[in-house]
Amino acid sequence: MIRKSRSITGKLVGPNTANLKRIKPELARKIIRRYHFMNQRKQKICSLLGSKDVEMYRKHLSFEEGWNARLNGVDSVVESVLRNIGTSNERDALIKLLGYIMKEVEDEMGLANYQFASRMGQDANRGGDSSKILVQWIRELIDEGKLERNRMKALEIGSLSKMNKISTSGIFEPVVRIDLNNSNDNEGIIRQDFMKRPIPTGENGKFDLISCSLVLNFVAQAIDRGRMLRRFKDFLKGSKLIFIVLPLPCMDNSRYMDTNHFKELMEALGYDKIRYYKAKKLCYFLFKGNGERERQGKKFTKKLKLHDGPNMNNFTVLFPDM
Ligand SMILES: C[S@@+](CC[C@H](N)C(=O)[O-])C[C@H]1O[C@@H](n2cnc3c(N)ncnc32)[C@H](O)[C@@H]1O
Repeated sequence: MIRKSRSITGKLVGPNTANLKRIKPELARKIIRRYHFMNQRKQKICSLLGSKDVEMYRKHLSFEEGWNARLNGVDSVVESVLRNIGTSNERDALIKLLGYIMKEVEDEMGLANYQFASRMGQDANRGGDSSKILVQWIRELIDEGKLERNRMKALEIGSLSKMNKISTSGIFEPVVRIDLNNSNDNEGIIRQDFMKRPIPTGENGKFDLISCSLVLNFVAQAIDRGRMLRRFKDFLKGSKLIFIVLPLPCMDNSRYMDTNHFKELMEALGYDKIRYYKAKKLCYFLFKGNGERERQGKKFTKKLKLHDGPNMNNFTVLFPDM
């Protein structure tokens, strides 16, 4: 059965709109922004409520109330409260907001729209998929004799397409593609949370490269980003390469992060930065294992103000206290 649905903006998008080949960039950006906004609000509410575990609020009447409100469409009153959440909100009101948010982010079509919009962002007409930079770098490193010409095994976290360069260049074989959600029914992408992927017991289950393009910024909490980065070591072998792509403002407009701090943080985990490229909207990193053991100073367990300014963001990565 063909399912049709309308996005939050009322436009028809998603996997079952086969004849709809593209959506306008502004709409794609709007869908992506909305999805991230709702996830940020969710995290904020959870931290105000004192638990990250949404499940414990699900049976609450207020949760149901919020859920039902969203079921009936976008509610302008709830939306305005959502934009101004603070400590003054009562517990029941927060739980209601949580229900409202969860209805939207867990909605299959909402998710499909988000992933569809993210894929549109990868469209070749708008700069192409980020892994073409990775492939170019790997070719250079092989030509410079800094990497062996052997086929490398890759893990792509947050994969939205099996047609991206990482999968088609022939450099990486096999490419294991995973994503939290595979609501677009893409073949060849395993629905899996990297944080729950079993740690390989032998070298066979490990990878020469992990690709993490626009994923770290998707992870809502700084400490969970740190956990994700720290987990990479259990999955890497050989040259231990990590390809990371982030929106540029994470590096050049954050109070708590910049390229130098990120480089130091990755060094503390045992990786050297071997390539960096700053594009108009994104920045690209390639790190390589330096053979050193992880060494964590206090420096990365607490937020450190590196810059300040009125329109700066608070993106950062923190390691759990050891
Ligand atoms: C903005 S999309 C980026 C997609 C693509 N890699 C790109 O560069 O355009 C972020 C994706 O990361 C996925 N993701 C976030 N955390 C993840 C995790 N822990 N495990 C697997 N996938 C994850 C999300 O489901 C989402 O599809």
